[in-house]
Amino acid sequence: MWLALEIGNSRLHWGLFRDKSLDYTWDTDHLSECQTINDLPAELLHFSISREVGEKISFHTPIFLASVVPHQTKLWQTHPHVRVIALEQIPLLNMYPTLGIDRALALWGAGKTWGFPMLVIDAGTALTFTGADGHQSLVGGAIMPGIGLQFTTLSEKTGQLPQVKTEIMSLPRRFSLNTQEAIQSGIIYTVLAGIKDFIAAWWQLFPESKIVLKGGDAILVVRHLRFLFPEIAENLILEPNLTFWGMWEIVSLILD
Ligand SMILES: Nc1ncnc2c1ncn2[C@@H]1O[C@H](COP(=O)(O)OP(=O)(O)O)[C@@H](O)[C@H]1O
Ligand SMILES: CC(C)(COP(=O)(O)O)[C@@H](O)C(=O)NCCC(=O)O
Ligand SMILES: [K+]
Repeated sequence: MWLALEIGNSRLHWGLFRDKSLDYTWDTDHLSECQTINDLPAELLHFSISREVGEKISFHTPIFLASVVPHQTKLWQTHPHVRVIALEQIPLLNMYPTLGIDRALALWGAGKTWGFPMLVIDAGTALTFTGADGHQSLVGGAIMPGIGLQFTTLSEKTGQLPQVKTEIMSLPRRFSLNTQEAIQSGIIYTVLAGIKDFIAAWWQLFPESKIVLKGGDAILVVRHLRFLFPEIAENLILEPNLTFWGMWEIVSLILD
């Protein structure tokens, strides 16, 4: 039994693996600077998971860590049973040294599960596209501010724009007559158009490629894509646990 911990820029993503199966997943907040690893096992690990699962996890349960937040990595590295997964451990070809480990793992997990070529779209804190060709070689990708970040920066960096709800259940009017809806319109329609354009460009290069979507805003993105571009949406695979599948591929080699 081992724990997968993916540290993203918004939160911690946990997965509990037993044998080959991912038994449970849950999210928690980042560790605050004043917390030490000794405060940890009880409160943090068991936060938002059932008592039954919590009881299976102990301080000695190995934690495999993939982080894109260096100061969080530092805090977790003081834990005696944490092992950090590094880019060099991922067999993907043509990676560049500063590639995010989350992007590499998600792409590797997706390719191993559904085959290469593969494009992964991660609608997380940042919204990223990461693709590999049929030789399991990184073609490259793109990074833009994620949906939540776009809403937040707009309100934080302007004098009178409000913080608007990110969860847009139904699509706003594209041409809006109020501020809140105008912000929602601007962000959601350009994000969806951007995603559509990146997918079209990828399919030009790799017409047979599968595309997998993950991240905190993935469900929202797919819901709206279904409405606006159904022919694209029906060809997307939604897999929130993609990074964990990538970690499983790497960790099972280590544990064997
Ligand atoms: N319960 C939640 N907590 C935080 N963010 C959430 C939640 N539900 C949806 N989101 C959305 O998910 C985004 C973060 O995606 P996520 O994949 O969790 O981030 P990361 O892996 O970068 O930490 C936020 O910007 C927000 O728009
Ligand atoms: C692009 C990211 C910020 C995405 O992080 P996330 O939204 O998942 O928290 C992260 O993968 C990262 O820091 N990457 C390093 C730069 C790169 O991948 O080229
Ligand atoms: K991520």
